[in-house]
Amino acid sequence: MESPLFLAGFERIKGFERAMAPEQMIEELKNLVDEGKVRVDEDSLQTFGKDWTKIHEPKPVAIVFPKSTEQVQSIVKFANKHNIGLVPSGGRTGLSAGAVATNGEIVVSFDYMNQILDFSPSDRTVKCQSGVITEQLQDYAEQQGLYYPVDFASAGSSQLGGNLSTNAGGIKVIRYGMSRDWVSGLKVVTGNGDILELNKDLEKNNTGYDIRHLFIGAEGTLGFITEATMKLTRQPTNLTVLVLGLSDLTNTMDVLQTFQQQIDLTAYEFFSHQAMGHVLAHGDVQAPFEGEAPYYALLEFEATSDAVMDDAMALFEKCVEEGWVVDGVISQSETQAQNLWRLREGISESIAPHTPYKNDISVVVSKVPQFLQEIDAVVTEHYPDFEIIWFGHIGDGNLHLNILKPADLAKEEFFEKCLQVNKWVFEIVEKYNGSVSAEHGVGLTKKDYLGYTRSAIEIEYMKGIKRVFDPNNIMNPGKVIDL
Ligand SMILES: O=C(O)CC[C@@H](O)C(=O)O
Ligand SMILES: [Zn+2]
Repeated sequence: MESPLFLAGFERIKGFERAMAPEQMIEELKNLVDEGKVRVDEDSLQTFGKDWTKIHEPKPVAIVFPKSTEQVQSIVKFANKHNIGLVPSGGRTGLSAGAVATNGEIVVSFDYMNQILDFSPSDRTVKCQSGVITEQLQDYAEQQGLYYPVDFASAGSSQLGGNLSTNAGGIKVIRYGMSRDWVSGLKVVTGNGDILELNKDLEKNNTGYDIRHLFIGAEGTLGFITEATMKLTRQPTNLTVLVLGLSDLTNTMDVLQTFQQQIDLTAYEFFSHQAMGHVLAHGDVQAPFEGEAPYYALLEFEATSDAVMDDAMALFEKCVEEGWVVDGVISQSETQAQNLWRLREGISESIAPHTPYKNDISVVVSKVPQFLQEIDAVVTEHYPDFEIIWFGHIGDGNLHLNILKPADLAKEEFFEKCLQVNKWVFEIVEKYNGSVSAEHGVGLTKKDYLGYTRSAIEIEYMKGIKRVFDPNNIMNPGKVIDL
């Protein structure tokens, strides 16, 4: 049980050794949860101590698996008593190192808090524990004849608590908004160990500060979300996907505007030819059409009638006539639609073996083409030997910029070079009044760059809020902001 790593973790906890021996503390922790729900074996520490970022070396001291809000509350009180940090862990699909434990913390995994607790057909809401997996919620909604629209490639493993803690967006934001927009109530345990029921699932409740929204996007730094009541909506009709080859990047916005004048899109995504190349090389997915284009746009809409389909065809032809679109394909069945989606949704996984350096930046939609060109010029100049992959939710002004590590370059040297260029990239983000993290959160990886998007005084207010909810800096310490 007492691996060297396990003991080393405790040494890093300021003042802890003086208070209690590690073994004794683990015994005390075990009393707070069900039998077998504290793990200290090396495999568990490595697995639950990190998310998808994989940049940092995990060094938690223990992993604890509560089953109820009350158990989470006892863990938080215990952490305050012993002055030990807690790191929340959901599906561990985060890309900003928001769920990594690098400093002798206890990881609180929500894997066993995965129950759907209640469903109200007339309110169209579903109450979930925060460890419910996104896809589990989507499937449940479908069984009720309804729809949970927040969706992303990691829906099969990401958990609701993590989605809410990063206000996850994904591929349907243009129509349905972010995770925040679907929350009618939250139960949380604050860093003080208080249980708060926020908004009582009400649609209308104008009674002052909406604390619910403070916890959404807070990455567990104010407290942990233990339950969430989520809204559902009607199921979409006949979702149809168009993939268009674009002659130039700036055309992405012309095409978007042309379609939006007549059709409510449920998605508007883009990816470069290089990005698609990785997906095609990685798995058995077909190219959308024979010809090549430097960029592609993926549009999705509800083909509710033949008239809508005719409109879409007419708009496509207009885009071709204007010279914006060089080729295109439209899905004729659900399976075809899913296959076209794979071209976009498979990108992140297909480039993962190349140890990508990730950026997730945004500006208002109208500024996208100019912004993208400026950033592209900077990264191309400074990374002449690196492969640059562009894709993202361009209809929301959100671009994913991935720089791939050349096989013969050491990881440390590669990241060092990427960090040098950050300054120029984020200066452009600042100039355009954009965001250094559009949907992946701040975690550890974007903390040093927060000042490019949030003013110094705003960050001071954020610290003030943190002090109110978590005065001992127990909850996901070191993430988003430092106290
Ligand atoms: O891997 C990335 O950079 C983005 C991942 C995800 O947000 C996506 O849009 O596919
Ligand atoms: Zn994304």
